[in-house]
Amino acid sequence: MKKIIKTKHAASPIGPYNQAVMVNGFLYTSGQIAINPNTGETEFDSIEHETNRIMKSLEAILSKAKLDFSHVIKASIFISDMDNFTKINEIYGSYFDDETAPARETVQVARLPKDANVEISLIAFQG
Ligand SMILES: CC(=[NH2+])C(=O)[O-]
Repeated sequence: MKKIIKTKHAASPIGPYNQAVMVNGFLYTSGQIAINPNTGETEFDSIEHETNRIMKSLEAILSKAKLDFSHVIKASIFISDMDNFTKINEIYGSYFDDETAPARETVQVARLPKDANVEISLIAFQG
């Protein structure tokens, strides 16, 4: 059965989608960009801050589903400039234990919603 996950501690969707959907113990998050959930404003001050803002939103979504980063099995990272790869890795990596970090792909794309520099989505498993 499909359950919609919503939290006010992560950015509201900016289109026709939900923050996350849970199905059969799997949580699928939408791609998160750096929007402050309290103000609705984008936070693109630095790539480090942007990545951290995203991870905080993802943490809030996981938490709403009674999960945490240890449950994440797959991540997708979309970036506007591969030159930011190292800086994004540093922030992203601080949320995971190296030994149990999820599978992942990182791709550079031509453009992201709101002209963000990074967007991250996750798949987590409850089991
Ligand atoms: C930001 C996002 N997830 C979207 O689909 O526009």
